[in-house]
Amino acid sequence: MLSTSTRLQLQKIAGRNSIRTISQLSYVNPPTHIKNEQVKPFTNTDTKDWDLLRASIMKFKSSSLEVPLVINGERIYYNNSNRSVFAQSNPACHKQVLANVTQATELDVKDAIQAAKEAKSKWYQLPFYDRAAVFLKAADLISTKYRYDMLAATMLGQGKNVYQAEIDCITELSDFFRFNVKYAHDLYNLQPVQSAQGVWNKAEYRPLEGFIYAVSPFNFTAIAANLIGAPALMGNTVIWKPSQSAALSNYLLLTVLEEAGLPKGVINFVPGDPILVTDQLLASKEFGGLHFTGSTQVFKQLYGKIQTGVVNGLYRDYPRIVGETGGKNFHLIHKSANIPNAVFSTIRGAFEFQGQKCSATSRLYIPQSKSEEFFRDLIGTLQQQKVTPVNTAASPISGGDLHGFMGPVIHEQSYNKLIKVIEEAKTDPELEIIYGGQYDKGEGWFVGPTIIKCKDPKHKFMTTEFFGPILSVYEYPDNKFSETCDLIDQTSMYGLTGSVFAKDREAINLADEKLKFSCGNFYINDKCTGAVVAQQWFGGARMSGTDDKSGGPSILNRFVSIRNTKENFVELTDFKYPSNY
Ligand SMILES: NC(=O)c1ccc[n+]([C@@H]2O[C@H](COP(=O)([O-])OP(=O)(O)OC[C@H]3O[C@@H](n4cnc5c(N)ncnc54)[C@H](O)[C@@H]3O)[C@@H](O)[C@H]2O)c1
Ligand SMILES: N[C@@H](CCC=O)C(=O)O
Repeated sequence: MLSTSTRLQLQKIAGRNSIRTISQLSYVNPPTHIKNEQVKPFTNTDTKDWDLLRASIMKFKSSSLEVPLVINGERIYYNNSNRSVFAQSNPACHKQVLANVTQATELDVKDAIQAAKEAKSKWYQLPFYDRAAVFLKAADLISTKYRYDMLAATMLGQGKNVYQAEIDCITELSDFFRFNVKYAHDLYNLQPVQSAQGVWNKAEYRPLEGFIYAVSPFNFTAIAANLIGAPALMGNTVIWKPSQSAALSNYLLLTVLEEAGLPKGVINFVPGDPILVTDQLLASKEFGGLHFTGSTQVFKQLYGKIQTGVVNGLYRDYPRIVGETGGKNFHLIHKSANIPNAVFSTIRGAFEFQGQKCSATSRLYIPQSKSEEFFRDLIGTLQQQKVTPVNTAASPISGGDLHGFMGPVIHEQSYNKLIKVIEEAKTDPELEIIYGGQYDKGEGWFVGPTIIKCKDPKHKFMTTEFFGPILSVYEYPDNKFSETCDLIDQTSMYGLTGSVFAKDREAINLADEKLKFSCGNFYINDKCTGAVVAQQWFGGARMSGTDDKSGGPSILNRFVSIRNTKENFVELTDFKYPSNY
């Protein structure tokens, strides 16, 4: 038994020497109870949950929050400075400003690069378990103390109903933080399986050199969390450009991470003009990798800029590029399908969160013999359930109807783009709007669920991502199921998600085989949205992204650079090989 003074002395030494601390902790395992966070159902009878949620919603609605830049832990506000400000408004009630978001200048971006550089070595030299603890604690804070605030910020700012907010900013977000810890631990434990006699081989998972640039989309708070969290957990420092339309929830997330112990400078928050911020960061020698989620068009631009930087010798390394982008996801209905299941799954897949998921169902293939029954049921359900909030004050958020199924689209640009699509469909003889087509911007950016039949299966409505509640449909001859699989595979440049609905196993197998490269997430008798961390690893190939699979183990590999060490215990006594004698 060590005396107290010896123990204190040893603790002091350990505190001074991080290498020693790492070695002392190398057998610590992450908690064994890591499992998916449960979705709170928010039924009518969950009155306490509703009361707490309403209180948080009222808090954010009653005054606009000042959202600063956060560089090296320091808050920087636009007031009394030359910085401009962006007003993030409530998409369900556009006159209501939720947050005044300070916009970064070129100088701020430079400061963020410096902050990320200075914070780096201390952060990656921390034992993994200390870095992991920050994210585990943040997950617990989000699923308990800040649950209602996170929900309210995501519902108000990003136009979600409570269920969509729950599966995003609570369950998926905390799942990302917790499962990444488990996956990182597993990765660090992956070591060379062979060491010859007298040799010890080791793999060391170093962070990348330089900083990671994380660019997040508006539509998932959880995605933003993973864009910053995955690289940071692996010892990288991050410069984060959030979407202007998600600044409120994203800033709240950063404050939770800080409360959980995130050191200064590890994640630097720089909202601002996307091109100004990006160009400045990509021009830096310190740029080590991109972690992006957003549209294919923007990702291609960034990819091009990085390639040019590489060719021009701008960077120290080949920067890692990890990007998840758009989709034109399909539901393929076979004549043997259970129609009610296909109908309800399609309503959810196409219209939940107003179709603003990269995974949303946006093209549907139905056998001619089943089309009438399918759409009679689907349209009947939409009408009966009053799924359309257009022209009513009963939007899920602004009018106080928090139980609604659909809400607004994110902003005016999106609204304008979608109504242009609807107007085009009204005049194109190749297209027929069989349901919906309404929109209203009186109070918020509301576009109703809309279904459009296409005569030509290669019409641009079958290939273009609209990112709204618009479903394009093609009726195929019943005896052309196999050809329809080929058609699906060849129609769009994307490869994100897709589903087949059938009871017939031969049909399922055929689709499974023929659609192997058409999507990165394939569903059988289920909607093509709603991947769950650690259960369905998420991401697509082709023009949908680099398919590094968020929510799975492989993505963490992209944020480390392995150093292999061979230590030799047997000293040489001669230079000649046996064959030289
Ligand atoms: N595959 C996935 O996992 C996934 C997940 C969510 C969203 N998405 C895709 O994201 C898109 C919707 O999100 P969005 O509207 O926020 O996308 P977006 O591409 O407009 O914006 C994404 C991010 O890029 C930034 N950005 C925009 N223009 C830029 C430019 N020229 N240079 C640098 N940065 C720029 C934005 O400010 C934002 O932070 C859809 O295409 C959707 O499919 C994909
Ligand atoms: N991972 C989510 C989609 C995120 C894209 O926006 C899903 O599977 O529905």
